[in-house]
Amino acid sequence: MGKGRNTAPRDTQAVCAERELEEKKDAAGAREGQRRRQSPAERSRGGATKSPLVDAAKRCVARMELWPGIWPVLLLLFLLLLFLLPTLWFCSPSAKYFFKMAFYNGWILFLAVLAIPVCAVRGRNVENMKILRLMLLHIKYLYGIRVEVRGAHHFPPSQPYVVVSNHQSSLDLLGMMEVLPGRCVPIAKRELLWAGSAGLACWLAGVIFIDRKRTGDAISVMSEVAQTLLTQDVRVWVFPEGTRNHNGSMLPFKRGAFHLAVQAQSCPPIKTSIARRSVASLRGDVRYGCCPQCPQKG
Ligand SMILES: CCCCCCCC/C=C\CCCCCCCC(=O)SCCNC(=O)CCNC(=O)[C@H](O)C(C)(C)COP(=O)(O)OP(=O)(O)OC[C@H]1O[C@@H](n2cnc3c(N)ncnc32)[C@H](O)[C@@H]1OP(=O)(O)O
Ligand SMILES: CCCCCCCC/C=C\CCCCCCCC(=O)OC[C@@H](O)COP(=O)(O)O
Repeated sequence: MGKGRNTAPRDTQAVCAERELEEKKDAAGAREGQRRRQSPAERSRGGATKSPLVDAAKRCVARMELWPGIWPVLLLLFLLLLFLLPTLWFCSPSAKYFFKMAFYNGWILFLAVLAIPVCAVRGRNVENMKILRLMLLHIKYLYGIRVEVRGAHHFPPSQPYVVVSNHQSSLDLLGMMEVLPGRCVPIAKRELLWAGSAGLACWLAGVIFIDRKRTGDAISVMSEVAQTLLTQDVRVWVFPEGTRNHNGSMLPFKRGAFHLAVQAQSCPPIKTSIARRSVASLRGDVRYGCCPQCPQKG
């Protein structure tokens, strides 16, 4: 009995204590919930902590609320470009030219990406040049360039020969592709090999790369080419000025093309092909004159 009497108040005490504990827990939970619902800024305003590091972090978070996020900024930049590009296109001829050239290079890089797997089937092979040629022929229509070719019949149908041509701009590629004979590969500066997909496409098509700064190396490459010319029935296209020359005149010719013709002289005469008008303006007509072969042999 006494035992029973003693336990009753103790149980009541325990229940009371438990309730008190629960109430405290609920109040703490409510406070935490409220704190979570507050924004970081409110929180940072609210309770200044003792740690300066935590305070600095809080200030940082508060400041970030002013940053509108990446997408509005990107949208703003896009709208700015949308306004700026047409303005530059119509107001500045040099900007217009720059955009056209940028598209030209970008388009070639893109086409090269498409060409690479097709060319890769054959590996490095001069026949791949046909594929590149076909894929590049439409570019003149994009720019409204009309190409007029004269004297194409001067290219012999089968024998190996060296074609020499002046070089005014990277757009000469378009003219070259108009008249490029079968199994004909250009000689290009080595740097072109590193022009991304275009470099790889050129390599697959058998373009011959020379290092213009190392004359000795370039000469030995050209000597190998002379052998290939004879043994594998190929023609070579050389820009003997060795670089682009925009100002209409001709630079002194480098000698490699002529040594090449002499070294392979059992068959090749030199063909001369001069683009009469620059395509550098990216509009208008382009005349491509193919002259009869030079009579001299080395
Ligand atoms: C579906 C889409 C796919 C898209 C992909 C894109 C498609 C694209 C397709 C296709 C693209 C094709 C790429 C387009 C266009 C590229 C154009 C360029 O990159 S133009 C730059 C490179 N071209 C040259 O440089 C000309 C060749 N250069 C020469 O022949 C030079 O002569 C060279 C480099 C060999 C040496 O040049 P030196 O600057 O040192 O000057 P020197 O006076 O010519 O020669 C020095 C001495 O060496 C002798 N020498 C030269 N060559 C010799 C030789 N073969 N044998 C023996 N001696 C030689 C010369 O006789 C001279 O000696 P003594 O002064 O006469 O005693
Ligand atoms: C991931 C790498 C990206 C690299 C981007 C490179 C951009 C170039 C893009 C496309 C290449 C277009 C191929 C054009 C072929 C015409 C080559 C040409 O005409 O080269 C100039 C050369 O004859 C004389 O060079 P210099 O006048 O001495 O200078």
